[in-house]
Amino acid sequence: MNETIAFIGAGNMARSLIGGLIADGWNEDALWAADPETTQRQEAQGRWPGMHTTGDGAEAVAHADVVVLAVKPQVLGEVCRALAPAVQSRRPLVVSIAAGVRGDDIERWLGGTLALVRCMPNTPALVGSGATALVANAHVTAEQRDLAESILRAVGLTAWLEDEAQLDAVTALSGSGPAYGFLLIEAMENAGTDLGLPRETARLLALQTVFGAAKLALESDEDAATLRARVTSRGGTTEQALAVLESGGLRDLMLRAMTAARDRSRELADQLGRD
Ligand SMILES: NC(=O)C1=CN([C@@H]2O[C@H](COP(=O)(O)OP(=O)(O)OC[C@H]3O[C@@H](n4cnc5c(N)ncnc54)[C@H](O)[C@@H]3O)[C@@H](O)[C@H]2O)C=CC1
Ligand SMILES: O=C(O)[C@@H]1CCC=N1
Repeated sequence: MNETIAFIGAGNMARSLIGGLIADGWNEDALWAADPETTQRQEAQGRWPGMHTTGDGAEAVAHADVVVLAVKPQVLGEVCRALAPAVQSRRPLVVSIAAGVRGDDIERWLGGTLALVRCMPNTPALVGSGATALVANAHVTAEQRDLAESILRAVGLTAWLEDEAQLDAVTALSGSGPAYGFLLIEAMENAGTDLGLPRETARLLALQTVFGAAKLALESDEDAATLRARVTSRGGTTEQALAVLESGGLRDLMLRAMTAARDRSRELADQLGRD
């Protein structure tokens, strides 16, 4: 018998989490998805016929031990205010996956103190290879921590943080990070094509190389710098390529990119918190 989880919003991230939970053996009957869009509900219901769907978030909350807030940050305030009576009467664990919305604001919109876990997943959750950082407020019990972790672990790796402010850096690293990986893949594919390879061959080689490097690093006891050194023969080809990347300032560029993402996450939280 599983705890009942209500997803508020049945979009991309909610569906990845639901897919992961079901693949992990979670009972479909213990899952609810609330979304005002009929097409989103139909998509979820078509994939998981045993799950409950509704257009009314309060109906889903009324059954829930855990409420997962999976709507866009810009509508979260309005969504929470509408759900406040149902949440205050049921008092479930609330898990927010929204980027750049502070826990204090979510509790305020939901009408007062609640057990709340904020987390930052990423889209590889869709294929069970997500990375999620979580942070719990002072009202979350040890059992509720385990429950929140089991939901996110169903779609990949999890890591707990002590300080909510660190979620802005996590958003810059692993939340937005899949896009950096995709950009690298695009750039390698395009360069390979410019150097004379057929596009499809360049695409597959770029994809498998980035995937293989991450898999090797994950499964190795050695750090990335050591693994990089092993590819880099003295006087060879990699040395030439890395010299171009280093002198072009790749490390500094990454720091600037992630600082910009971190700052935007803070700015969003400040803006949305005034709501
Ligand atoms: N896409 C990403 O890479 C990541 C997204 N997130 C967070 O996940 C959250 C959801 O993002 P996505 O799934 O990508 O968005 P999405 O747009 O695919 O899904 C949001 C869903 O919320 C529904 N919705 C709108 N108003 C609603 C209401 N009143 N009640 C219930 N549902 C309502 C929409 O119809 C839509 O189906 C966002 O807060 C985002 O910050 C977090 C990490 C990564
Ligand atoms: O770009 C964004 O704002 C969201 C948060 C992390 C990934 N996508």
